[in-house]
Amino acid sequence: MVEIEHLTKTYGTQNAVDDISFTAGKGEIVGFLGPNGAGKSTTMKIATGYLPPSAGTVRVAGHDVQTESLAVRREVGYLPEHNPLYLDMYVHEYLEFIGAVHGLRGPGLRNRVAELVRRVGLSREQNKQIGALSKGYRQRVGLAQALLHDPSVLILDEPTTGLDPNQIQEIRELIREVGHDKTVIFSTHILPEVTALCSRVIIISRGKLVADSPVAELAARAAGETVVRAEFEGPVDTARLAQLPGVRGVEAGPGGTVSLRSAPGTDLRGAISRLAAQEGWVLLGLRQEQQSLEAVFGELTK
Ligand SMILES: Nc1ncnc2c1ncn2[C@@H]1O[C@H](COP(=O)(O)OP(=O)(O)OP(=O)(O)O)[C@@H](O)[C@H]1O
Repeated sequence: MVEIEHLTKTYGTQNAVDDISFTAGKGEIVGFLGPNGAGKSTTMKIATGYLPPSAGTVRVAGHDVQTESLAVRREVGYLPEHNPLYLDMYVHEYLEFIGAVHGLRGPGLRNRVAELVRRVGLSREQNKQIGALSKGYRQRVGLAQALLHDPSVLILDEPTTGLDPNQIQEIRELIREVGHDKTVIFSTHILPEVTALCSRVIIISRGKLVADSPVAELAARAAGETVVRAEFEGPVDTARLAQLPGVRGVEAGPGGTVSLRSAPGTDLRGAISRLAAQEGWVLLGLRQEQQSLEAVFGELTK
């Protein structure tokens, strides 16, 4: 569990993080979104104990990041945005070194490293030097390192940036898997990634929290309106469509296309097809459009 209360971080006169509060519980995968410079990395560095806050508190598994930093480091696995790996170390050697730092020894250490190497998909690369690995494989080493001591909280700063589409899928799968029994907070600029992985999304903009909501709810809430695009064989009487219950607006497009707007959560498709049958209009297609998370994000971070 991660509990952030009134967190503020000031660099000089700039509030990089400005009075942010949120809680993430066990089994939750929380997507942390925000434009460049919003304060995501700063929040994550504070939550992992790498930076002190200017004001406010952060507790990880009940431990305060400032007064109980050793306990926090036991509970948290962290993949920084620019993962500082030792390039001249071998994958195995590096992970054993990290495991030893966490107090693992002997067969326990060797078994744990072998297990992580397998889980993150590094089996074929494990005897290479880190400097010889591609970006995707280095990222996997970073993830293995973050997971090695079996932390209850995982904080990942843009874990899929720079990876190819296959690698992105694999890393997402791994995050989903570990997310069952841990608290995972990860930052990303890829909005579909949030929809694919997260139960919840937190959006910050210029250091302030602008949304904390279930992903589906956010898209619905900010959508404001539901849009149905109907295509008829030829132009139809839009005034008849405008009289349907719940319709807020009707716009005729080229040919027989018409857009109908209604309140969020309403579905006009049944009523449209019944009216078409009644009026003898040939209905070629009906498509309900969800307001995209991109549009919501743009709206909230303007
Ligand atoms: N060490 C520092 N000294 C001064 N200002 C800093 C420092 N680190 C970050 N900042 C500033 O704090 C703000 C928040 O930065 P942060 O890296 O947390 O944003 P971010 O949301 O992670 O951005 P990105 O998506 O680009 O990684 C930015 O304006 C940044 O320039």
